[in-house]
Amino acid sequence: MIGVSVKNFSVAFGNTKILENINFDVKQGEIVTILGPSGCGKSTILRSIASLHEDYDGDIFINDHCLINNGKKECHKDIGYIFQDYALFPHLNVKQNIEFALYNLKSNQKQKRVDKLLKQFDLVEHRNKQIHELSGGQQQRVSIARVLAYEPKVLLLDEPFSNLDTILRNKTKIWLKKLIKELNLSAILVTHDQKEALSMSDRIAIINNKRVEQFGTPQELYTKPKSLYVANFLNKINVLPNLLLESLNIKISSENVGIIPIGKVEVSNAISTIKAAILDVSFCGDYYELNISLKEYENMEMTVQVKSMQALENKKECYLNLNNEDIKIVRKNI
Ligand SMILES: Nc1ncnc2c1ncn2[C@@H]1O[C@H](COP(=O)(O)OP(=O)(O)OP(=O)(O)O)[C@@H](O)[C@H]1O
Repeated sequence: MIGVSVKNFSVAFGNTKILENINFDVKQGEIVTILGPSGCGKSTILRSIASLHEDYDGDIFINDHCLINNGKKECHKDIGYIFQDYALFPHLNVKQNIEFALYNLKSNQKQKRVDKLLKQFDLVEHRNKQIHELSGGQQQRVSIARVLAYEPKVLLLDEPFSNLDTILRNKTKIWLKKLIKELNLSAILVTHDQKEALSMSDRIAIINNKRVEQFGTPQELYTKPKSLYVANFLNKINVLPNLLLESLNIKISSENVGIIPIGKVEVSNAISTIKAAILDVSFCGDYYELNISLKEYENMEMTVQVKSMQALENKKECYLNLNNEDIKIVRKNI
């Protein structure tokens, strides 16, 4: 069943169009990520779904219920919104924050639900603490518990991990994904972090130039990007010179480009037809990244990866090998 459906959705601020004809849907139990650069309109989409922004064209459906009724836009109570800065009430303690939205429950029902959430979110020992006495991760758990207290069917997550350190972020991602699946929620995650989008999502909508450029599973977008923009957004790639493609018997039209992920370029000191000068070497932990230039192709620069520098130590040059099956042809623009 569809949880959220966004249809022909457009937004303008004054004379400036921000989003144009956006379409996507989120099924129950599904996490859809809206991915795009800063300022492309991701939060505006979330805010509109939560009825915090109402000046838009198009339709938004929550569980088949349109947010516009008789020309009036309505707020939907099934929506939980988790803000980037958690938006907790600083004058209330943890328990009071969680029970805030439960004013219409009887006292014993309220108590039961809050106790369950405190346990579920590992916050029992912090129940009487003020918000400033909690770590970032604990504050984030309170913000999610507060939203889940009123049992929403749709969860909107606006950069929910951005204030957490790497270790806590990875733990929280796994925990939150499991929770969304267990509760069968429809979740929309907003991020500009590609890795986060790939690992968290069932489907991803990539926004470019006001529109959804591609909408599909992480695997589809990663292995079959439609455009150079999508490929660049999800992976580190090199655009190959046309002359080089021709030498590999790959023909492309003027609307397309040939690309290869940086990890798929074989680099060695064994002589081959593609000679490159090494301009820079960066140590990246498990591998090295080399910035190289291709003399025979107008000194075009590329980035490549090597596991070890042993064979290339003190070398100023190297040679590349490209396999045709690793080269993808994508559109320059959509
Ligand atoms: N109330 C407003 N009035 C005028 N312009 C606005 C308003 N809200 C947002 N904008 C503009 O709309 C554009 C989209 O903003 P939005 O916050 O949706 O982007 P975003 O993709 O979520 O960005 P970020 O990743 O930086 O949070 C931006 O250029 C922003 O300046």
